[in-house]
Amino acid sequence: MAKQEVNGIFEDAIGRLDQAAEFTKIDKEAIERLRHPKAVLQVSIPVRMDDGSLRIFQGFRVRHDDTRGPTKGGIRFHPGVSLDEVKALAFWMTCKCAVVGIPFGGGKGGVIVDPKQLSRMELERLSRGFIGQVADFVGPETDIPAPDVYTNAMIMGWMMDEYSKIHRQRIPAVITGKPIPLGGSLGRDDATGRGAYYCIKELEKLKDWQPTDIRVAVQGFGNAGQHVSRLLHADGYRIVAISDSRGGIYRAEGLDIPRAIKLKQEGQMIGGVYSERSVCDCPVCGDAESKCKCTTNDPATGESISNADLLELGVDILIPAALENQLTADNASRIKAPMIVEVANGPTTSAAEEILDKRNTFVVPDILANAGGVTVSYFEWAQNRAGYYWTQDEVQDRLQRIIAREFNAIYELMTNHAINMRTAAYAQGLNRISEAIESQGTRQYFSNGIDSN
Ligand SMILES: NC(=O)C1=CN([C@@H]2O[C@H](COP(=O)(O)OP(=O)(O)OC[C@H]3O[C@@H](n4cnc5c(N)ncnc54)[C@H](O)[C@@H]3O)[C@@H](O)[C@H]2O)C=CC1
Ligand SMILES: O=C(O)CCC(=O)C(=O)O
Repeated sequence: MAKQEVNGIFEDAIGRLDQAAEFTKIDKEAIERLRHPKAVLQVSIPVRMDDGSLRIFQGFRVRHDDTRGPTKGGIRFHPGVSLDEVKALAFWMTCKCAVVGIPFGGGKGGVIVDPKQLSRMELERLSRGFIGQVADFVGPETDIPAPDVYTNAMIMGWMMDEYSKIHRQRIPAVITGKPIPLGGSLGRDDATGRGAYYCIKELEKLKDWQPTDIRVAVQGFGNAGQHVSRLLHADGYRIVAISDSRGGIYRAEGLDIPRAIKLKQEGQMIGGVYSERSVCDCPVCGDAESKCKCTTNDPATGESISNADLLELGVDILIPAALENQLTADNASRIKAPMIVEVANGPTTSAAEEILDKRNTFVVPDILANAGGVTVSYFEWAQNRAGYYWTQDEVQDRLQRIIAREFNAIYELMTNHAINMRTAAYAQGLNRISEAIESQGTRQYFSNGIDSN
C-alpha cells in the first residue's frame, strides 16, 4: 500500500532519521535526541506601522541541535510560517551542516508576515524588533542567523546593527549574509545556487551528458533559483521554465535567463505580468490592442504556465527552488523529470519520495544540494572572527571543493548500499553527529569508569 502523507512537516522530516539509521553506527539514544529541538522561542514583535497603528507579529527561533557547534540557519519572513515549519527547517540545518562537515548545528527562525505588504520603514522596524526579541537566544557562539525566504542582505545588515547596539559593541559574526561593507562575505549572494550548480557539474561528469541537450525547469526564481539558473544557462543548459509565486513561463527553446533576471530585479513578476501582458510591448508584434500572441518569440518570456504544471514538465532536470511540500503523494506519479535537484528545503514529502523511488527518479537531496549557502555563511563567520577577508575566487574554490568532496562521498555510499541519495546523505550526516554526541560522553554507560573498590 502506498505511504500516506505524514501529518505535520516536522514529523515527516524526522521520519527520515529511522530510514537512515539503518546504514549508520548511530545509537538509538542519539536518534532520540535528534527528535527533539534543543530550544524553542516564540516572540511577539510590536511594530509601529506608517499610518500610526500598532501591529503585533509572531516570530520563532528554534535551536535544534548544537552538538557539532553553534546552531546556524536562516530567518524566513512569510505568511505561511509556523512553529512546526521552523522546527523542520532547523532539523534540516543540523543534518545539512553535518553533511558538508562544517562545525555548526542547526537552527532556524521565522516571522508570520507578508513582507510584500510592508513599506521599507515597516520592514526595518520589524527586522530590528525581531532581533531585539531574540537577542538573548542568538549570538556568535550560540546561534547565528542568515537570510532565507523573503529576507535578504539588507535585513541581515539591520539585524546585525541592532544586535550590536544592544550589546554596545560591533558584532558582525552574529549573523551572516550581510552586505559586504558590513562584513559580508564575497560569494555569499550566489552561494546557494552555486552549491546546487556544483552538484550538477559532478553529475555531468558522472553521466557524461552535453549541457546543450539538457532541459531544466526551475520552480522559484528568487535568490537560489536565479543563481542556479544563471550558472547553468551560462554553461549552455536550456532553462525552459521558471516561476515565482504568481506562476511561471515556459519556452521550449530555452529562456534568456540574464534578461529574465534583469526584469525580475526591476520588479516584474515572472507569472502574471510579463507573460500575460494585456498590451504587447515586445518588438515582434507591437500589438497594442489585444493580448500578446507572440510571447514565445521573446526569449525572456514564454507561454504562461502554472507552478503545478511546471513541476510536471517533461524536462531532464527539475529544480524546486521555492517552498516545502511541492512534490507530494498527489502529484509524484506525474513527475516526468528523471532527475530532481532540491534547491528548496523540504520540497519532497516522504510519501512522494516513495513513489519517485519506484519510478527510479534520481533526487539530489536538499541537505546536500542547497548546502552551498550555509557553507559560505561559515566562511563569512570565520572571516568576521579572524578580521581577515578572502577573495571571491578563494570563497568559490573552497566551496567547490567541499561540495564536490561530499557529493562524491555520498554518491559512493549510495552505490555501495543500493540506497537513494537522500538516505545516503542522512547516513553521512548522522555518522558525524553521532561521533560528536558520543564524544560528549552523554551516552548510557554501564559503569561510570571510576574504580568501585
Ligand atoms: N537563501 C539561501 O541562502 C538559502 C535558501 N534555501 C531555500 O531555497 C528556497 C528559496 O529561497 P530563496 O531563493 O532564498 O528565497 P527568495 O525569497 O529569494 O525567493 C523565493 C522565490 O520563491 C517564489 N515563490 C514563493 N512561493 C512560491 C510558490 N508557491 N511557488 C513558486 N514560487 C514561489 C518567490 O516568488 C521567489 O521568487 C527556500 O526553500 C529556502 O529555504 C536553502 C538554502 C539556503
Ligand atoms: O546561511 C545560513 O546560515 C543558512 C541558510 C539556510 O537557512 C539554509 O541553508 O536553509
